[in-house]
Amino acid sequence: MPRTLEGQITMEKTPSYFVTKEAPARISSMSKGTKLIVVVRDPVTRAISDYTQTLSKKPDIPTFESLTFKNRTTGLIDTSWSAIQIGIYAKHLENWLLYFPIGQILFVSGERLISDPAGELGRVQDFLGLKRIITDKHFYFNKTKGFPCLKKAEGSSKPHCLGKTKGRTHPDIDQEVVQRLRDFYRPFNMKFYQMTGQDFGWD
Ligand SMILES: Nc1ncnc2c1ncn2[C@@H]1O[C@H](COP(=O)(O)OS(=O)(=O)O)[C@@H](OP(=O)(O)O)[C@H]1O
Repeated sequence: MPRTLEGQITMEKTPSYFVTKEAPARISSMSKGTKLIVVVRDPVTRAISDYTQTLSKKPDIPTFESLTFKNRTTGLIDTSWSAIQIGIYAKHLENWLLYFPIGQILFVSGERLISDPAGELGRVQDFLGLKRIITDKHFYFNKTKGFPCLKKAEGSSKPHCLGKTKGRTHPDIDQEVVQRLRDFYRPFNMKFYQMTGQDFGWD
């Protein structure tokens, strides 16, 4: 990590931190006061998004439906598949709470980041003790992309959307499998809402 001078904030992001067993102890021993931000979305959509990303790199992988189950007949879900495992947020959070108080972690809703990016970034700015510089006026909805984009990128006068790897079309998944996954995640989601004091509305 680079040195942080008075009045500066150093930020680092890696999607796998939240699910890495050793990460909380390591970050805590580096700096106990580190503020943590976690972006979470509906774990079922997250799993499909994860699969879509892998599929784009390896088009020959088995279907989402077949990877989901250890045994399709009994409906036993393969919780060792990382696409499924990562979405068990309550389990991962337990690991972080051994090292950090809940107030030191901000949970950003992936859904609201799309429906109300300025509102969600307002929460981020407040959490970091920053003035609310980024507001509604920085975003517009890009109909072609189907997502909010920045009116002006940093250091440019041109609009900027996230790249092609963000906001891919997901494959159609058997609705029975989706429902089975919804049932699977429900208790973990409830526990996560309880732990964070936030209802993410994933049901
Ligand atoms: N503004 C905007 N534009 C495009 N995409 C947006 C935006 N806001 C949130 N998202 C969602 O971000 C998802 C991709 O993020 P990743 O999971 O790949 O991020 S990371 O790898 O964890 O850093 C991506 O998931 P997919 O839709 O499955 O591609 C998007 O739904």
